[in-house]
Amino acid sequence: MVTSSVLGFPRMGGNRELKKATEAYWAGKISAEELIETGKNLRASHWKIQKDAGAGTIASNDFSFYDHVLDHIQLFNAVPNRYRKYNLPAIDEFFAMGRGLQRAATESSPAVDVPALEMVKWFDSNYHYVRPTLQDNQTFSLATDPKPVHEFLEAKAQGVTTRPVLVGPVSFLHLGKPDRGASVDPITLLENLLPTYIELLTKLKEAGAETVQIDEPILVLDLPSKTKAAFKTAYAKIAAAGASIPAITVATYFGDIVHNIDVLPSLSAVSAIHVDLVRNPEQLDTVIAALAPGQILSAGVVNGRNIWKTNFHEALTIVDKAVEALGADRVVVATSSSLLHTPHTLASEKNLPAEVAGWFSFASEKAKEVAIIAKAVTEGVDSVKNELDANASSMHSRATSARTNDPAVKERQSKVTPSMYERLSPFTQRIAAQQAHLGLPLFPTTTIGSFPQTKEIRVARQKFGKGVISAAEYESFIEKEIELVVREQEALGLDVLVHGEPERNDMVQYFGERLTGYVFTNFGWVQSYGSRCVRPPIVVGDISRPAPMTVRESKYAASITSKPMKGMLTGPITCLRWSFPRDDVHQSVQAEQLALALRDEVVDLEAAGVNVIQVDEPALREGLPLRSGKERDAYLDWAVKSFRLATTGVKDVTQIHSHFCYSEFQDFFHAITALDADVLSIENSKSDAKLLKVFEDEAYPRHIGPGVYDIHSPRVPPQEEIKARIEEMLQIPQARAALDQP
Ligand code: MET
Ligand SMILES: [Zn+2]
Repeated sequence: MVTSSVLGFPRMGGNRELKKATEAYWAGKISAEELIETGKNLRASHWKIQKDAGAGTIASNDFSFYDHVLDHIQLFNAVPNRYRKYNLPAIDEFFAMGRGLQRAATESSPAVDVPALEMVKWFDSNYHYVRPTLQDNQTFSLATDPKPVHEFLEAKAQGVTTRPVLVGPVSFLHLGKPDRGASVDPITLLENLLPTYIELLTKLKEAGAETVQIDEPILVLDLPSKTKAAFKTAYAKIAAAGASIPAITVATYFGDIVHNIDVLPSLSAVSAIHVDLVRNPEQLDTVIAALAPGQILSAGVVNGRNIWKTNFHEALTIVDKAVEALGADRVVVATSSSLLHTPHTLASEKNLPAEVAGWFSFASEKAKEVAIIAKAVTEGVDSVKNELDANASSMHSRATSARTNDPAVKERQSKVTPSMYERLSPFTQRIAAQQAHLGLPLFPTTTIGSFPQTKEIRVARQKFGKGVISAAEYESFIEKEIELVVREQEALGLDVLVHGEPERNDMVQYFGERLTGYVFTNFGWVQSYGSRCVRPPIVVGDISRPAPMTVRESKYAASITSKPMKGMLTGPITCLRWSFPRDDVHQSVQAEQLALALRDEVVDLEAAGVNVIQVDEPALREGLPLRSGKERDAYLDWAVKSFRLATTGVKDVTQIHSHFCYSEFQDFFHAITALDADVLSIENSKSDAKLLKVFEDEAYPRHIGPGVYDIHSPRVPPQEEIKARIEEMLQIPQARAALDQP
């Protein structure tokens, strides 16, 4: 019999109950007990949803109050002493690591002042995990009342036998880093970690767990040979524990494991291997051939990273093939990854256009999908005939909808010519025209764009949304906000002004609402980090721009000052990455459509007298495929092309800026250069000066705007500090050379 499994469920709850409770706890409005109770209720409800959906294997320990990697830091007592020394209650120590803690002394406790641990992106998703930060001679031990055991028993008491999920020992270390001042290579700590790991597995077995899911997602990355060797050490030790630990499923996702297939023999003692067959269906044959005798394949065929309904026909083709090779008892139908990256349920969405609502599946619906597919294989397609028919007609409706196919957009894409990727003149000529036109000083100053979204702004937007105030009233409110921002910048003596973006609800949604091809949810929240959630708009069809999107505000702003005004747009890659993209056409096609829409906007801004235009691409880097090589080159090729298509429609005199919130360009600097932006605004307030060395090494030929004021921190940097940062930057010969130009 083919069974089904869900690798993990979103934590927030249908109404973001977890966000609300954690933030209330941080604000001192609810007690730790109340917060813990909320967590317990959410877990119970999530297990029930999956059970009712018919999912066979349901995860536990997928829940977290902040981040699951952070859970493991505490679980293995790998808490740096700067947190531990305060002897905080476990939950407070946990949040202190996640988000830092600053607390004045009281009668009973000393003052606490400790920054957060580093947080970084989880593979190529928009979820962020807390990085294990390890010491030389790091020791590990098991926390009291280990969370995975606790939550397993909690589910069991509710009548659900779950499969606890753990971050694997090799991935845990590989994803970590040495603490400041330490020089340890994390993977060398494996021998120290394994006894704790095995102790935990033993406790899970004693609690009644028959299986555990051990996530080793790093198997999809390019790995150094010592990390590959670590799998052998780790899983030999784990196998030696024999019957005193549960059966193990090793899970990989977000890529294929073909390039690491030689690691599989090291995993021969585990009972199942999970692979992502949504991203990489072509790995199926290689993985099947590499399985140990009797080993089970967990086939990830329901996408954990998007909101699209699974194509049952395609999923069944893959699963049938696996069953044919291995037999029904050795195949499990699973989600491709945890459903953490999908919203809670489609059932809450009441405002989606009727036609498109049937195209989606959120987490709760995806749990049903794995069950249906497994049933179709086990009992035959007739046993789920209605579901399969409904699915096929939904696929058909989407493929043939006028919403997904706009012939005018396709026509325009077919007419893109090579010259549309090129500015009229090379940079040296352009910059001369721009300098003559803009008349800027030697070190022009500017900001990245948005001024605070005040309560007043939000209230006005809400009133406008509800029809309490008219469009004209809202527009004049926005104009007043713009004027305040402009006067403020004039008073400060800034050189290139911005309008402050008061009209934008979000840097992607705002554009999505003005383009065809997008739809929006009311509750489609996805955890980004800690209590922070994002609600990505959904690209459902071909994208076009019926009318200008930002010209009104930028033109108004330019009209009330004699200083140059900078127009502000979100770039094609960022619009795409921070949305749920379509899965029926390649992302490069969607990026090109966005680029053409933005190209029109750029040209319209120029025509309106806006001669500095910033096209933000903060998401360019996160789209970078996880492994170097062909796939990464292909991505950079279409990403760069889409940026150029969006920005090259202007005259020499118009200065194109781009902005990135980071300056880690080492792996793909050639692409940054290839953007051909006149000015590149990058992060330079926190970043290591050595990151900027790449500009020197690669002889970057254009202008740079080093961001010297950290906008994420409430701290006001002293002038001297800013000056020192700029002087550091001037050590780069290219920067010096730029100064010598007229
Ligand atoms: C995340 S990058 C943000 C850029 C945008 N122009 C802003 O200032 O909000
Ligand atoms: Zn930014």
